[in-house]
Amino acid sequence: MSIKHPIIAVTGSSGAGTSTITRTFVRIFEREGVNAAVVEGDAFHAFDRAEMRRRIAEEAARGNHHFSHFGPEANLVDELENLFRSYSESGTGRTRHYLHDVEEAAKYGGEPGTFTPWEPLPENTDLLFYEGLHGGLVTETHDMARFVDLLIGVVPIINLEWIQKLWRDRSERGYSTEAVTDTILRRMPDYVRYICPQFSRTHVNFQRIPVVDTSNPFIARDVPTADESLVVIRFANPRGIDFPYLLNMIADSFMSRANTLVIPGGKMELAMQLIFTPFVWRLMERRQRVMGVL
Ligand SMILES: Nc1ncnc2c1ncn2[C@@H]1O[C@H](COP(=O)(O)OP(=O)(O)O)[C@@H](O)[C@H]1O
Ligand SMILES: O=C(COP(=O)(O)O)[C@H](O)[C@H](O)COP(=O)(O)O
Repeated sequence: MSIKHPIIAVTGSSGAGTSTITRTFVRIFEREGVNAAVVEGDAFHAFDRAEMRRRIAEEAARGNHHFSHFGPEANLVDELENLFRSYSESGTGRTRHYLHDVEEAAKYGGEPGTFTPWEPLPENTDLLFYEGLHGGLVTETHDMARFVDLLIGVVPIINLEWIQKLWRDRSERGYSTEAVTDTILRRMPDYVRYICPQFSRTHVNFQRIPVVDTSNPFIARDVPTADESLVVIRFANPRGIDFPYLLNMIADSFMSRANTLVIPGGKMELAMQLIFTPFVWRLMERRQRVMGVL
């Protein structure tokens, strides 16, 4: 953690909605004049698409049918930890982009399934914002969570997460239902071992739950909309959270536990603005104070 160079990380499975949440944070940063260095976790995949497919085949030939992007073996975890450490110490680091599709390839230059070159983070940023699979990863040899000032989990219930991944990977990445299903099955051990434990370390979890039937996610024709869902917002430490204010500002919201707010799905962006804008203010005030600006 760092007063001068804070880190906000949004962590979640592939298809959970971390990119969607990022767009809300970008709007908060723009409105509050925060100069954020935004890092995509996919930049720290260890292999490009072709090599990853070779590795998956090699591992399967050796009897390991669960080699996946969720595990540390398929990611540059040292590099990611070095980024978090370097940024928290000096506001510096480097990142790149993983080009998932032709749209991203056209935006950054390069071929789908490959990486752009490593580039230094912009200078003089106010904070680092990470979105990806491993913002709160802790293993025997690595600990990302200790560098993060605000760790947010994006954790739709699993049937909804699978529907979101199936829909996104089919419509935006050109994969078949069978290919996405194979990925969901292959990554399951790593999901349990490396993704889920992060949500016990987060400061806040957002869990979208559909109020329509998602019993068989593999035949779902569309993603349940925001208005077809509720969001369970769990605060690890409810101290200092102004629940009466949030309940008053968010129509039809209620408390299910002393640290858990439930809101209509369509109010998720408003809830994030109300919850995180004051937090960003506090981060920036602390940073400006320690830099002698305030
Ligand atoms: N809160 C939400 N409400 C409705 N659809 C969502 C929500 N969050 C994510 N989705 C949908 O789920 C899919 C995956 O979301 P995305 O943000 O790309 O996931 P990730 O970046 O975690 O892989 C996208 O098609 C997106 O439109
Ligand atoms: O999905 C993710 C990461 O989660 P997110 O969904 O948040 O990007 C991987 O980057 C792709 O699976 C890469 O694999 P592929 O090269 O097969 O697309």
